[in-house]
Amino acid sequence: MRASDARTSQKQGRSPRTVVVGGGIAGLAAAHRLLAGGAQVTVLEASGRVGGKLHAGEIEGVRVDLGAESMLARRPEAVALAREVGLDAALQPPAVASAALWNRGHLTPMPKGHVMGVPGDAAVLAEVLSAEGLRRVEAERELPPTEAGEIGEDIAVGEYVASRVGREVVDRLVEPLLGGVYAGDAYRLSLRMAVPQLFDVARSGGSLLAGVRAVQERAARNQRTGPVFMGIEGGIGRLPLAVADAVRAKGAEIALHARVDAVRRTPDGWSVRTEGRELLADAVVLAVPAAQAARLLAPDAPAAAAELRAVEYASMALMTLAFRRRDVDLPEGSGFLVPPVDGHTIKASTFASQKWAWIAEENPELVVLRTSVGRYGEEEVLRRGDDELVDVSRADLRAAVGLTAAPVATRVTRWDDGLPQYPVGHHARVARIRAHVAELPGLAVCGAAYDGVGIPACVASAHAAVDQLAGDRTGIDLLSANPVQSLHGGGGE
Ligand SMILES: CC1=C(CCC(=O)O)c2cc3nc(cc4[nH]c(cc5[nH]c(cc1n2)c(C)c5CCC(=O)O)c(CCC(=O)O)c4C)C(CCC(=O)O)=C3C
Repeated sequence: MRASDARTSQKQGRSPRTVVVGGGIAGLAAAHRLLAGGAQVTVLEASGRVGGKLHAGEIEGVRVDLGAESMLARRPEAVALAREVGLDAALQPPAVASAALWNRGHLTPMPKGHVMGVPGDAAVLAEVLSAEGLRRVEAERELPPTEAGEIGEDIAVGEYVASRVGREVVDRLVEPLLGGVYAGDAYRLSLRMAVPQLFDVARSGGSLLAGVRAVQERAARNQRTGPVFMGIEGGIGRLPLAVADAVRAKGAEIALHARVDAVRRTPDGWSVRTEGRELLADAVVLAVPAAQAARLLAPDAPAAAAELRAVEYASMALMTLAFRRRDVDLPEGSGFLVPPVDGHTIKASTFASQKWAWIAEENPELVVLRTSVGRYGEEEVLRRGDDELVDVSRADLRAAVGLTAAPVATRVTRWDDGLPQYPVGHHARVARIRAHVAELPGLAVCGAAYDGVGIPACVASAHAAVDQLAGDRTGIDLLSANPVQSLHGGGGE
């Protein structure tokens, strides 16, 4: 917020007034932090519920998540927020730590000892790669170092990893892992944003395998043990509800069905208009997807709006299926990922009632699974109707794990434009957006479009946005230097 706005507020004997646009986890986390700083806060949410991509639901009387169902615990922000809003006792790590890969017609255990699919040692991938693919990984030792010029300011994950250890590693490991995280395409995705640990290795010019081993040794030295992921009994969807309760208890207003039509500068602050209401504020936090932020910023920050319009999103659909326990016999583990090269439709399946003890306990007679479809650029599958998506999920489950029983209940949840894409150069685009936004005092942006698509990243970007309004850029500088996953040891621990 501008100093003069703060003075105006103080002169009038009131605390600064901030409007948060967007009631997803980023907007709610921003509101929570604003209140801790003494601001008056109104959150405007266009839809009829808070939570955005976190959505608590139910199937056959059992609570389940219809959106994100897990959060990274290696970054502090999300778990810390859950504790602050009273969910400490409900935090629960996954009951199983192993997952599988549906590879060439078989489920094989997900290898241990990789960073986003890239191994420290070829032997780790013995079960997954062909003999030729393995030889290609081993041959990395003899390759000359990657030139700094090839990496530049950023490079696609697939391009760099394939150049060092071969396409098979990309197609069979990196792609399915990133397909889960970003619904993206490894050959477009930014190495710098999506796997920053490997970007540092790439820039150092040395061996990728040796670099992965160094990342792993660093993680071991820092004793990063404890669960990589954490869930919440009753669902991750409880997190936004609990934050919303905490925010309301501190006096903030959360308005639902309040679609914002315009955000405009005024001589001493901001005007935020919804249908039938105008709010005057000292500061505004935009915690909405890029397209909505672009629409609202077009009049007063056209350059930021143009950059935001260029941020693309992938859509996905999530099928939740409930079966009678006596009808199913699943392999152990939390689920499996699917490499797109094998031509199957689903990209992953999560065995929810094996992964989360709380789901099994809610109804021990029921087995709940979920499958997902939809990858960037392959979205025609999403034009199919709900019944058809359930059918393709069942066909793939039958082929992968021999599941032939009919489900007793199904739910299809569509996440249209659900996942922002981080192509090569996204980092620089976010820096430009932030620079344009910073020219307008009392304005900040946060959410999944900027610093990482996971829950901790959304919370971190919200905190950084609030700090920026208070004149403290530390959070934003930290996020620009270390996209959120870089502080996490990477996958495969
Ligand atoms: C947004 C996001 C992050 C980023 C979080 C952040 O940066 O904050 C992330 C991280 C990761 N996800 C990982 C692994 C898996 N992801 C899966 C499945 C899925 N992830 C999804 C999203 C994300 N995933 C989605 C939309 C699915 C599809 C199905 C579903 O929604 O149900 C599955 C299959 C099913 C299962 O076993 O559950 C596995 C094994 C590992 C590596 C772990 C290791 O190697 O140890 C890491 C770091």
